[in-house]
Amino acid sequence: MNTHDVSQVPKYLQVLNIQKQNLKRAQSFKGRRAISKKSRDEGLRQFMFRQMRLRQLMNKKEPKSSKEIRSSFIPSAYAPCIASLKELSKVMIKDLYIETHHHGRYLLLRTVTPTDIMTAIMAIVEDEEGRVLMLQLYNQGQELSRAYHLTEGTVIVVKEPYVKVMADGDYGLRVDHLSDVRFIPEFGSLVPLSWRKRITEDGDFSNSWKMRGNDFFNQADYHLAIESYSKALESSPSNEVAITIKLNRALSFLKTHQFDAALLDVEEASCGPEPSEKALFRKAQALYYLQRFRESCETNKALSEKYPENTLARREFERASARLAEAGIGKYEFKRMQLEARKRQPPHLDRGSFIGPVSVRPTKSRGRGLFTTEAVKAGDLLFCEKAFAHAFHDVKDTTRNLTLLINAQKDTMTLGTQAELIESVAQRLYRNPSLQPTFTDLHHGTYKPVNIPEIDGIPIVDTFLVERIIQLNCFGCPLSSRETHISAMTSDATAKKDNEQYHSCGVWPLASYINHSCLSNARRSFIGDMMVIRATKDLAPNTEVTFWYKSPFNRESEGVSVELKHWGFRCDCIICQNIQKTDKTIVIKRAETLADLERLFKSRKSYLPKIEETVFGLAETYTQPASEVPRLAIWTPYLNLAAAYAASRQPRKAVIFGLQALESLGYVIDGGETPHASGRPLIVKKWGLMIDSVVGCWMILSGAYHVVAPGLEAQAEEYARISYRICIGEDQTFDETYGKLSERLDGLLPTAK
Ligand SMILES: C[S@@+](CC[C@H](N)C(=O)[O-])C[C@H]1O[C@@H](n2cnc3c(N)ncnc32)[C@H](O)[C@@H]1O
Repeated sequence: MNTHDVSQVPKYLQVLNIQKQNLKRAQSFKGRRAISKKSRDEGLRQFMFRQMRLRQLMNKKEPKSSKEIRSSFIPSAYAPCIASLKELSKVMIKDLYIETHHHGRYLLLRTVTPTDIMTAIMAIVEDEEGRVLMLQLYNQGQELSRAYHLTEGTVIVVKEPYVKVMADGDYGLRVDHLSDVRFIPEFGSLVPLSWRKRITEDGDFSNSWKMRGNDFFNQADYHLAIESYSKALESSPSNEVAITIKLNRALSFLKTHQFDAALLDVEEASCGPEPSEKALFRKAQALYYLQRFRESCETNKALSEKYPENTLARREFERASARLAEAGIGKYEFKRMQLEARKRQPPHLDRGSFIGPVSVRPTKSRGRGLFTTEAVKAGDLLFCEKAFAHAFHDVKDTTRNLTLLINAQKDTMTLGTQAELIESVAQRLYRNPSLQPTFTDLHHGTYKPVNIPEIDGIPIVDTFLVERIIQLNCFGCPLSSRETHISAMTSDATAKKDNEQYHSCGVWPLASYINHSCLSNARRSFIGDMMVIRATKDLAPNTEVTFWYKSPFNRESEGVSVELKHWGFRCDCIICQNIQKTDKTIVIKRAETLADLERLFKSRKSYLPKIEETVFGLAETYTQPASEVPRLAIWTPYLNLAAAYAASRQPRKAVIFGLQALESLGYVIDGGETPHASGRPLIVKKWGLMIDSVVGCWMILSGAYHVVAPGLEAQAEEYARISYRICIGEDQTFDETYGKLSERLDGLLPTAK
């Protein structure tokens, strides 16, 4: 939804076709032995040369062209290894076959080069016989090459290895699932003697491992610190020492965002009658980052009561209480959030999710959907959700590459940050398995995932399930909807962008249960990584909430309904049904009239009554009432007429066409016509479709009423405010954005702020 789909763009189609040819060629090698075409020395030399070149380029710090694009290919899905390492037998590089998953086998390897970061983390590895291959680790996190895991000499186990033909025609190991690779610390029992560096062990094993852990921690080498503390715990320390080690390990887990494991350690360390200050503090932190704000609050409260001098605990208590309030009643400081979104890089806001009067339930024919649990009014907040994961692309930052994510099996390509999002979700689930159900429950079509949560105490995350869920549930998003609105409304371009495609994207699990309808009754907006969903109409209890996966605008003049093949269904709403039924001659007439109108509006000499007449001609191509089937193609001409009459100081005409414009979107409005009988209120009896320019339309009406029916000015502005709240997510910035500062009469904004 709103991601940058380039599946039909010719220059990218070329890349897709080359990839398909490569895949076909690779298949012709299937089953041959994976003996590298290069000698060990040649392979190493080339790798190091490439590294040197990259370093030189980086040192030059030349700004990259914003058009620089990396490609990332999604291979055919394969399941993560679900066998225990004990059940696998060792295989050597010389016994591997190309394009083959070596089930029941594992490789023991050691890196012989530093790492290289492309779309994967790469290094050359050798086995115990000294044969080498390129290793490509996907979704492992860029930090991997910096952390202890993958420095030169790191020992690695690859479970059920898969050898593929790489882009340069040589062979390499590709690992997609995080749990298919294990990093073995130098002191691990799997490390062969010949690879082992000498370890001096003191008499008191647990204490010396603990000390080593502390040293690693102080060097910010948290993964090795965790390994050392775990070794210390294996060496049967006393109860007291075990508690200290667990607390230290918990802190290392917190540093590496493994909040589940941190929580487990502190809970075990604080099971006695008197949990320590450190234990309580770390527990509150772990709970906070797992978004368990109530428990975090309670723990912080207990901590503050017991240790009143701990000011940090008090601050943390206040922070968790603020999240709890947001989550409980949906009270947000939206204005501040807008500011934070602009300042933070990436715009990740520290806020809690609020779930309002909605719940997930089965639908008759669309799988699960989201329903209202009570009556709501247009503009009401249904929920405000913090992203489960969010990948941000700063349009102003020309040094960061975009990634072209290519799925040759499904013939789809997106440009942006989806590859980053897949990695970020896989990492989050791997580090915090308690979050898995929230994500894996999302719609994943026909994909059949493995259902084993962990093996050998290590969580299993199926990367291809993550990829599939992201394909079907990910939302492209701007930095903020306010920013998009301002840029749309300050541009004089009359056609507002309603099918915007964004390079940033994210996953919002609750929003993912909302099904599509062109006759939507809810709208999503963004403030940084928070998604705000508001009702666009008054809704009765138990109404299914729907929004647009793709905007239906510009469809009826083309005679085709909205294209939703990517999600595997066709929309059967009344707008789409009507498009299907519309005669071809009418479609052609509409398209021609719209082209005429565009010309007339552009021409400075155009006479407004002539435009009016042409618009009426367009209106005649519709047969059903707009209150039943919105007339999407006529919205912009009516709105432009209203704006043109407002600008030429003909307020009565501006009112007529402003109201017609809204009615074309399905609104039923009472009391808006002029001359206006004093005291009669302006009432929206039925809300229609909501798009950004509806706010401007109400502002045109408000300005026009100021002259011809002053009693309605404030009421029209109130409807503008509600519409703004729906499109932007909040109305705390309405006055700043529109306010009385605007001297324009045509509904556009004077300046971008
Ligand atoms: C993001 S999920 C929405 C939630 C989904 N219904 C579920 O059960 O989890 C998208 C999928 O929902 C279904 N869907 C959404 N809107 C639909 C519609 N208007 N008609 C039929 N199926 C729809 C399609 O299967 C689509 O791939």
